[in-house]
Amino acid sequence: MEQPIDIGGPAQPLLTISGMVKHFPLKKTAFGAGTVVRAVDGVDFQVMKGETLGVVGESGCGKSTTARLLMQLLKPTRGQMVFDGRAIGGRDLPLKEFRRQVQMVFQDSYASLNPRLSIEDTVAFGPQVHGMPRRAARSNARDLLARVGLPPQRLAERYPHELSGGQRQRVNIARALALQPRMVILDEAVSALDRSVQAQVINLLLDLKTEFGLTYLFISHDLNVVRYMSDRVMVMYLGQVVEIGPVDALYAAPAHPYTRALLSSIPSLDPEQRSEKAALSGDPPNPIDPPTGCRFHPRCALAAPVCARRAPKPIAAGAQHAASCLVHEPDSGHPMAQQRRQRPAA
Ligand SMILES: Nc1ncnc2c1ncn2[C@@H]1O[C@H](COP(=O)(O)OP(=O)(O)OP(=O)(O)O)[C@@H](O)[C@H]1O
Repeated sequence: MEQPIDIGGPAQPLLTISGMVKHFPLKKTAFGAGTVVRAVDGVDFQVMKGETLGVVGESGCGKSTTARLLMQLLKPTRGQMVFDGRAIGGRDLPLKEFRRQVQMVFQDSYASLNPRLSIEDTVAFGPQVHGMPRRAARSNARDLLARVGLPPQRLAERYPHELSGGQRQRVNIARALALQPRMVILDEAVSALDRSVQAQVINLLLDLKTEFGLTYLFISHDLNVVRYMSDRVMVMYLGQVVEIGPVDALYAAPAHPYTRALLSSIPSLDPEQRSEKAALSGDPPNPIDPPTGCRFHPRCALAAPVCARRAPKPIAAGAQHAASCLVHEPDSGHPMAQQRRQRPAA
């Protein structure tokens, strides 16, 4: 599913993920010994330099596990990751250096901060660990706090509990930027904020991206926010990527039935559109025992018997756009799939 993207020049991958799998072993379950949760189950994608790649999917589809794997906070069961042409974790790109270049902002702004550190010390901490003298790190922290809209003369000495949720998330953003990263993973980073604060933080993130030449992986369950933020969007279902493509193409003409159902769940102000919605029914199946064939088939309006037997492959659905659905796979045996023209017998 690796797709190039036109972002105003020849697109180059910053991060390449291949065959990524994360199975969490479970101790005791009704499924018996050796049971695993297939949180991420064979994921391939690239994040291009300078883009925002949005990641969407229902709760439990593996978005956060993917983010934690990328950050090397979890050890993959299988799979490779290459950052800017270098394998991560070896001599090529030591983990400490990778961790400087890729930062993460989480949803819970409070839990992410040390309650005993002032916000100035919070932002200064990372650069000090990486060798910056204390005075320089504090001065850098004050500049960054000002840049994210937190006046340092008033707020630098405050502690996390003295700030609002929006202010705390600005601290987390300043802290992420303090190490001059090339990429920031934003895992539901604006989801807990009130709408008006959310809009301000989103616009701040967009400005910072341009100013610092950042690449974002933007995970959110809010499809409107993802549309506003992203250049491309990746749709996950039960630990797999089912569709990836440029944001406008994917929202205008989703190629996977799951993406269509997901997008149709966006609340509309138009009552006529509301009545036409084909809502997504039921919950995703258990990732301990995912359905055979196409994992979406039990909930899919287009499911045919073959969908329970055959796992779909990614198929081009347009420029830089691909979806894994047997409807698009010639000769898949799905009644809606095109058949390849038979060669005339000699
Ligand atoms: N440490 C763990 N041990 C066992 N199962 C786990 C663990 N972490 C995550 N999971 C399971 O892996 C699956 C994917 O979880 P993940 O948090 O990645 O999904 P998500 O798409 O980020 O969901 P949400 O939007 O709710 O955060 C879920 O079924 C989850 O319960």
